Amino acid sequence: MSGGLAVRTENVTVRFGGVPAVDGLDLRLAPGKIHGLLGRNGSGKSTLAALLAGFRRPDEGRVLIEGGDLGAARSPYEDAVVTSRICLIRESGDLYDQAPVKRILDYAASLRPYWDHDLAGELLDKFEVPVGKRVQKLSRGKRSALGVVLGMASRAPLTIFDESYLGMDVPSRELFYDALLADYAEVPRTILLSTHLVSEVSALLEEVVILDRGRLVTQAPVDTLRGRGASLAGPAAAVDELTSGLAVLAAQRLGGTKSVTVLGDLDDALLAKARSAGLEVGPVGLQDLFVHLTAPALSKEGNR
Ligand SMILES: Nc1ncnc2c1ncn2[C@@H]1O[C@H](COP(=O)(O)OP(=O)(O)OP(=O)(O)O)[C@@H](O)[C@H]1O
Repeated sequence: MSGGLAVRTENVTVRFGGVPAVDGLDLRLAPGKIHGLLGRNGSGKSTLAALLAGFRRPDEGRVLIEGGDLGAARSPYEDAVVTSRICLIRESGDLYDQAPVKRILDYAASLRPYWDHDLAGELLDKFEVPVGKRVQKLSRGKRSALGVVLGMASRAPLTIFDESYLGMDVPSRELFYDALLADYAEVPRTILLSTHLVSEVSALLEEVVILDRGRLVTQAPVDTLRGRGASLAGPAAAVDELTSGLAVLAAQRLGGTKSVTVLGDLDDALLAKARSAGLEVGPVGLQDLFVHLTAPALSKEGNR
């Protein structure tokens, strides 16, 4: 195992009927990290995931995959060696409905150079996926779980989950997040999680890419994004006084207590004042930031 592949896109555009789904995208994904690909519905996440996996070719620009045993940068499109090292699991599953689960697993094992048979078995047990059943007889949640098993056991140096776990219920998704983190710690690789379940996955992510209408809104380490604002909670009057004049992303009031999320650098004097007033100060929530950065009014102003 290589520790993960790096990804580079250069001015990549894909259009459907003349309308860009991905629009002049310049992106870099560092190897060996868990990246979040966040965006509202229709922002281009699935189109980008398909480009990175070599499922489609850009209309303009280049997609390049490099590192690990591949060495120099190569386009994934129609390159069997590159694509054998990339695993894209989509919500649809791309599974052959008539085949029993067991046959799907054997097929995946034959295609995937880093396939881990034991991990596949452990995960199938964990998610209680019946291996003797045909795929078409599985519930939506079990199909999603099978997709997750295929993605994880592939141990592909670039593994992309495109909202593939949405069909799973909350406890199963929690199991997935825990299993992914544990396995990633054991076998580091480049993982891209495309999702709009921002709050759920935020603890997993090291880097975040936010798309809006096919364009890059921002790309940054999670900690840098969280440092773009702060959350303040405590007595409502003190919160109001300290945050007047700041851009408030979200506010919640419960009796005399208020909690707000504000954007912008909070200087040390203000933070000291907040703490001495008994307020709890924390980083900004990724979800609040995501909602703010992809809000339609701001996007129209070109606030990217
Ligand atoms: N095969 C296609 N034919 C026509 N338009 C398409 C096709 N695939 C995607 N689009 C359009 O491209 C845009 C981006 O779609 P895409 O599926 O990449 O977004 P997404 O962020 O994955 O959305 P969601 O979160 O809803 O799955 C949308 O406007 C969508 O309607």
